[in-house]
Amino acid sequence: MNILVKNGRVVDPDTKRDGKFDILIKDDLISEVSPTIDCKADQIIDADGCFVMPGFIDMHVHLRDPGLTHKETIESGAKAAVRGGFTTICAMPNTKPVCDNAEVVEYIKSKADNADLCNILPIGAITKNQSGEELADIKEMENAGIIGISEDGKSVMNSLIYKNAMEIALESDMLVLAHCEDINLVDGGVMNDDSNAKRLHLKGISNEVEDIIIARDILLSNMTGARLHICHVSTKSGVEIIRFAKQHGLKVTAECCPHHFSLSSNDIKEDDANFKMNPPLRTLDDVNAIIEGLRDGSIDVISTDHAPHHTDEKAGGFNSAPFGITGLETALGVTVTYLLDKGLITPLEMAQITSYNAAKILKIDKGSLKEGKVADIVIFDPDKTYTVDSSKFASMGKNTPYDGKILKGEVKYTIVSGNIKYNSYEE
Ligand SMILES: NC(=O)N[C@@H](CC(=O)O)C(=O)O
Ligand SMILES: [Zn+2]
Ligand SMILES: [Zn+2]
Repeated sequence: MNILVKNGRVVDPDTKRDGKFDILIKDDLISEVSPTIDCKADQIIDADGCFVMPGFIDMHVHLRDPGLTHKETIESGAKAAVRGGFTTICAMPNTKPVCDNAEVVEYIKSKADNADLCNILPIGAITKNQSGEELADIKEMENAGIIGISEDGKSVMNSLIYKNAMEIALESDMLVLAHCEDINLVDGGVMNDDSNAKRLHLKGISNEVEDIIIARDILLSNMTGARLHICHVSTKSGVEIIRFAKQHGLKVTAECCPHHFSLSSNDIKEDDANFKMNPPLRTLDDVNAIIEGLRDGSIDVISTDHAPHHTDEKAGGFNSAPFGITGLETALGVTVTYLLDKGLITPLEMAQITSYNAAKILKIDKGSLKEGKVADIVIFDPDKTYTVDSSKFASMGKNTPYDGKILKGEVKYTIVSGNIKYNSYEE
């Protein structure tokens, strides 16, 4: 099967290409990239007016399968991923049972194979059942194919247990992905601790809840030598700590989520749990610091922290609803609208923070449009404006703060290993 992608603006950080090129895909590989290619192909895609970038890589997705399939399944999550332009996603381990052993890793891999939509890379839990008490069998999960370890959903509060986990991770240079939250200091908070929390009569979560653990985890990574990736950074001081650590050459990388650079707690007009996530929407000061962090490389990647929940679970408002929002199908629109369209990042920088950098951190041979590489490609129209309608999401999770909002930037095609897995014209 050959696909010829013509007339698109190819943006590829690996070759530093940014311009009009045609791309010929032969079977699963990129076979040629040239200003003009005229040859026979099984399918020709006219990408005029569109960007052609390495398929997006999401380092942080909650697929809810096994066990929580009323929220999302591996198949529905994978459909949402390709609809959002993602060709590779990492699956967080807070499922039921928790992904803390080889059997669950195998289950996720086989479900991913059956879905046959995008690459799904499982992440293993750090402690058994995420209880924070006893280390999971990290080696066993590594042999089964995990890409990293994380206790996402909560922190490993016991520093000794975390240190031991990092020492095991170091043996194979495995990535440790850190959800940074001092579980005791949260003290029942449900949104950012500021004047908006007072207005809504809701209990606040301070920046320190996050910052204390960011600092501790960086210190533990420095102590052990393990590679640390800070998840969903949301605070100004968090960015500053990470920047400081990087300036000192520490092995730390970081991600931020689209909602943390596009929304602040000012956007929470009423007690609507579609605005409830962890970490919470912070102040405008924090939002600007996140954008600055992305621009200066303190933050390496955008990840969605796609956290689908059932509509009924979100209905009760901030005090009773679970934390988390869906993100796979709005990430591109939010990134184009709030960063690219405003000129805050260039197209090449966008491809870096949505794909190329994640591939480097995960040590996978992706995130590139170089000849000979696997054809994982997203084609999107940066000028297409539309109103977000969560009822149309492929994800089972309709819990988004962007419903009814106007966004710019729409995925047209998602190609995974040379196969078209999403085509907007066939919706
Ligand atoms: N982000 C969230 O608000 N929720 C996540 C857990 C997490 O990423 O911390 C979830 O699994 O629902
Ligand atoms: Zn988390
Ligand atoms: Zn998460």
